[in-house]
Amino acid sequence: MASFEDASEAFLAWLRNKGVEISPKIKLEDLRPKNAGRGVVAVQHIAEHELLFRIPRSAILSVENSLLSSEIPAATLNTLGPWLSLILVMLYEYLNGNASNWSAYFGVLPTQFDTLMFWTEDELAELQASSVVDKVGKESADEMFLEQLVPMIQEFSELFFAGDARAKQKAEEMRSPANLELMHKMGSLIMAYAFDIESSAPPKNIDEDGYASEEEDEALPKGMVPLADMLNADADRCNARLFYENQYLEMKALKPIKAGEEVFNDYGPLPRSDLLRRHGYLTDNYAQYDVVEISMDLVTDVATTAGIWDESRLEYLQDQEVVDSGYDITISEPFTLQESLSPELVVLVESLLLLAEEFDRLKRKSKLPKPEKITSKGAALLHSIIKTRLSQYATSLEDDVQSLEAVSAGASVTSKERRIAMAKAVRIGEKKLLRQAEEALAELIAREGGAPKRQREVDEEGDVEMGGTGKKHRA
Ligand SMILES: C[S@@+](CC[C@H](N)C(=O)[O-])C[C@H]1O[C@@H](n2cnc3c(N)ncnc32)[C@H](O)[C@@H]1O
Repeated sequence: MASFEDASEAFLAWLRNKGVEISPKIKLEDLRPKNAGRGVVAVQHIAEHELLFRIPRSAILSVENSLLSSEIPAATLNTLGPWLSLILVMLYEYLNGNASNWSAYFGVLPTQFDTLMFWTEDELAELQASSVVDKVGKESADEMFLEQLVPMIQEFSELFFAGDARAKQKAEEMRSPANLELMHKMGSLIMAYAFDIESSAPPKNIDEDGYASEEEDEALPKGMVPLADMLNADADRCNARLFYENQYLEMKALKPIKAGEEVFNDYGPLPRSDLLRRHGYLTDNYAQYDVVEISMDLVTDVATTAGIWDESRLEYLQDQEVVDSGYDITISEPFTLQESLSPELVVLVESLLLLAEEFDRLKRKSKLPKPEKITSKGAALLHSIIKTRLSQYATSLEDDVQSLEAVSAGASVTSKERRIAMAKAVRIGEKKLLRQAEEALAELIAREGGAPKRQREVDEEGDVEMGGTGKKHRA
């Protein structure tokens, strides 16, 4: 196997060969000492809007560009959807080894991952009650591979393993655990590296602001864009972006970048739990996007214990799109319940607490309690939900904070120790949010709980008025 440096050199030579233009002001850097693989760094000052590199569309590893798509009818490949069809094509190209057009590119793509898909059971257990554990989806991905991908490989085995006398047998062997693992690796590469490739033809449905419709955006094919995917990210430190031109994709600076600074892309406002799930790393800069999820099951349990669970109310709330599988608590600075609690969670809890005639009156008018003000009974129920949620974690916030070692791994830190430290940082973030919500609710109860107040005021339209602090709904 080529050394790290040799693989980088071969990749850069391959890029030049493919017609990729690269500014002399940047270089591909070995960032392994920072546990960040390869990255792109400025070697000279770069001005805002300056071109960093230009990639011909033909260099993208995509379904469209793969030889496989000239052999298998597009309509057949499309039945797999953007995700699975790209996995199929990547498997094909990867298994083709040196014969693939993208072999030098595969030489710099990782084969080992720290994403949650590849964590052991005991490493995942370090995330304790974080809801991210349920989102890993290994079994459902295995099922898709076995039920959709392998049958397609079998159907086209003579093309997939062209020229191999054992083609049929090899296609059958794709069911093996080792090959399923390979499919997961391709899937993980797509999750962490691929771009949604905007077409060179303008989208058909453009709104007044010049954006494609959401449906059109969702249907965008995925593609692996060499070099563009060598950019790391660190939350709001993004300083470059990929622009989609007719023949080329262009990476441009969004702001001036000083010599020595890293060029960062934007992976989106991911909470650290999702950053870990999708990318297998985390930095403190992502803490601002942390969330903790309150599952609907937990709300159901606590409301049932409190004797206020009511299925018929749930039906109405479902129609009103209040019911979800879970509700997020997000960061706010300074922390306020209005900013941080999911408005739907507040509406759900307040609806369950309404007197029957109040609920019926709202229902007749197709209205809901307003989420802006939490009643003292609502606060008590929410407090109980939050306390129960906190108790789902095996250790306390204080224990975790005490034992947290630095997440950024030094040379002596093993991969396992690093994973455990990252898991701890995620669960600390979630527990802090729960603790803040718990304290704010306790304060609210103490403030409003004493005097026997009107439970709620009813406005002139008969709508339930629960205050009016101008609560913002999260996007
Ligand atoms: C699009 S690739 C970027 C190139 C990657 N560093 C490489 O060597 O192939 C995304 C992956 O890079 C790593 N990464 C990105 N940003 C990082 C950062 N700020 N710190 C550590 N690793 C990072 C994560 O493993 C992530 O899944």
